[in-house]
Amino acid sequence: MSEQANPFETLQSQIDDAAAHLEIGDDVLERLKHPERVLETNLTIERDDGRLERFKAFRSQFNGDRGPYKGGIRYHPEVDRDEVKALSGWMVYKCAVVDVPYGGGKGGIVIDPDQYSESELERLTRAFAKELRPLIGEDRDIPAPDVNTGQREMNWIKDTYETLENTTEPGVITGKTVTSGGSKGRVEATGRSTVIAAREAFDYLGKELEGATVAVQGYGNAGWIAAKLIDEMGATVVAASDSSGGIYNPDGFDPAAAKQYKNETGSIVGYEESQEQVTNEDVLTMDVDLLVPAALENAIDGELARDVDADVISEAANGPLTPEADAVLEEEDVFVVPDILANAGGVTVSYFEWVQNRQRFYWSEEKVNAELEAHIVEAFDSLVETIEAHDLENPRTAAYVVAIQRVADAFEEAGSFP
Ligand SMILES: NC(=O)C1=CN([C@@H]2O[C@H](COP(=O)(O)OP(=O)(O)OC[C@H]3O[C@@H](n4cnc5c(N)ncnc54)[C@H](OP(=O)(O)O)[C@@H]3O)[C@@H](O)[C@H]2O)C=CC1
Ligand SMILES: O=C(O)CCC(=O)C(=O)O
Repeated sequence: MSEQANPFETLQSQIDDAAAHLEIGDDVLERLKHPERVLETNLTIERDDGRLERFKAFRSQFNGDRGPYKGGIRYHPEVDRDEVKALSGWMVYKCAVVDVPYGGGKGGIVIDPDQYSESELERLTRAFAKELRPLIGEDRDIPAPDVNTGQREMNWIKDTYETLENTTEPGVITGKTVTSGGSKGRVEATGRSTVIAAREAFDYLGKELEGATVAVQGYGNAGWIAAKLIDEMGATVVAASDSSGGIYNPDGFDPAAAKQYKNETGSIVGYEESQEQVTNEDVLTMDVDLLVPAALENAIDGELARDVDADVISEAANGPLTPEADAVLEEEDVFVVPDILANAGGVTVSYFEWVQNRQRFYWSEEKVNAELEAHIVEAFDSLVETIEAHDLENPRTAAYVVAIQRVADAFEEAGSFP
């Protein structure tokens, strides 16, 4: 495998590719390619055995021209400054492409959470919330879940913030449990938009989703829900993987039963309905109609892209393709629904959660899903219009053309402040 791409450079090259089709001055473009600010902090907590341990943490606020900064918090050993900057920039353009009134932010802690107890993770999350307190707020910056964080961490952050501020402000964070002010449908939202986007792409290409074969890389929140929902739409999930490896069954398997197996054993590897144990690389290069990368950045580089054998890719993960991989797949006519559209269901339902929190008026799951469907279909239609209007080959470039124009317009309409 070639050297890992730097995700921040990937983001900047994606912006440059799209800007070539727009009339935006280089000065404005400079603004759109760099974060407004990045917090780097050190959190020290007491371990269960009484020792102290320090953890590095970040929050990048990339751009607030369209609204408060918005984006998840990741716990992973490979979190670093450039990754967080890239992820926060992708949030800006994601929110713009689905037209939710937010800018973009992202945070992370450098940690392998599997090595820590629940009470250690609670102390660490509360320490991070305390550091974030001056920066966040329902009109300032609204965190949410990402890799290795979920409802539990969001509830801790909400409680810490509200306690320190002596207020109730559930809209300071999204992705909470429903009892703590979360929205119905938020847990499923990222996987749901990934499959809605895939369905729209199949429709656009004149391909049948019913009976189509699917491979899913990553079996966490985004990946397993995408697998479950695409199976419910009549496609056949033949392969899936997590960080321990992959499984394959040419006749398909039940995604929910595989998830149950993973819950019980820690991995999908070994799941009895699978006929073969395969590697992650095998999953990414399998001969399937649809590939859903749902793990981390740089899953497919230029070299591996030459072996990709899917007709459509719907990116549940952020940044799963390097720019070289993107170019190879474009050459090979693989239709890639870009992350900023495919996985935008997460932030879209986070927006619905925030609206519900502010109104103190809660929606049914049917309403959430119907509104989500409408946002993703409309975003996909704009993507297709832009592909056709600018005669573009690459759907990612089209998504950025839509998004960058929206952010640049908001910046320019605001005028200048002395
Ligand atoms: N959660 C959300 O709402 C959103 C998430 N995303 C993006 O989706 C992606 C996945 O996030 P999410 O599902 O929330 O995270 P989770 O932590 O729930 O799941 C991540 C999954 O990726 C797997 N994984 C990690 N490394 C590898 C690897 N090298 N090969 C194969 N699988 C691997 C993990 O394996 P294991 O289970 O073994 O740890 C896990 O199954 C990320 O890119 C995230 O930014 C995008 C929008 C919203
Ligand atoms: O729900 C949100 O606000 C953001 C989710 C997220 O981090 C992402 O879309 O990458």
